Amino acid sequence: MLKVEKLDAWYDTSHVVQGLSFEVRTGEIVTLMGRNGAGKTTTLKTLMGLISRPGGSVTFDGQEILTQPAHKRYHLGLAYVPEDRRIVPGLTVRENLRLGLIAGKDVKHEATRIEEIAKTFPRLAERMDQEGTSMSGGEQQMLAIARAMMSKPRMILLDEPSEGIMPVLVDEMFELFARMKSEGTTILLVEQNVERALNVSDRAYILDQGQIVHEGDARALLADKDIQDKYCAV
Ligand SMILES: Nc1ncnc2c1ncn2[C@@H]1O[C@H](COP(=O)(O)OP(=O)(O)OP(=O)(O)O)[C@@H](O)[C@H]1O
Repeated sequence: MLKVEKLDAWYDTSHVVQGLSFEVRTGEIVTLMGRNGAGKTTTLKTLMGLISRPGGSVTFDGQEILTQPAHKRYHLGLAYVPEDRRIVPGLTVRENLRLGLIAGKDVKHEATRIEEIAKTFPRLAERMDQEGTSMSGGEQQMLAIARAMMSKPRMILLDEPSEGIMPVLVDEMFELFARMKSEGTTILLVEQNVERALNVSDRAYILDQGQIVHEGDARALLADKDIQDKYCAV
């Protein structure tokens, strides 16, 4: 579904993503792991068109997207939840959700889509008219994911969704990812919570200093504490 070949990204002269090649197949959950600063967030931003002048190739369902603007990538069925969530202050949960609809594509299905999302995210259903930013960090993260799901993306990129969230909501969140997968959404996950992430993933790639240093089946990686200690210990 997503094929990344020799991806490069820079901040000025700093070469932070160095020739990454990896793929995410339809229906999979794939985790990108690695220490702080390894280049995970930059990789996701590059996939979404938020880093200028990248190098290499990224195809989504066979179509080159690296040269496409960010909004075109959303139209093709990719969605992204950034680390900082970007819940809009002053807007209710429902109004924040509306922002996830793609203008001209699915706005006419708004009411139905909000109902469907409310079933998947019961915590939000109870809070539709509450201001989004007044919710707990975990609930805001749920809202950010729900908003990205409004346009029914075929694939979603999630950056550190469990960061700073209380454990009970982290449990809910990982259950949610398994459910999203069973309902047909492909997921590329960036997570520091290695054990949780590997438990829901099919495969994983480990990044170190902008390069992939290891890849494998999630179960095998879960059992490989040496690799986890070497590349993922904070
Ligand atoms: N806007 C920026 N300008 C310059 N350098 C940046 C910028 N953002 C990130 N970097 C640098 O790029 C490198 C990769 O950062 P990135 O955020 O992609 O790593 P990460 O693996 O996601 O880490 P973290 O888990 O801390 O978010 C780091 O050395 C970081 O300091």
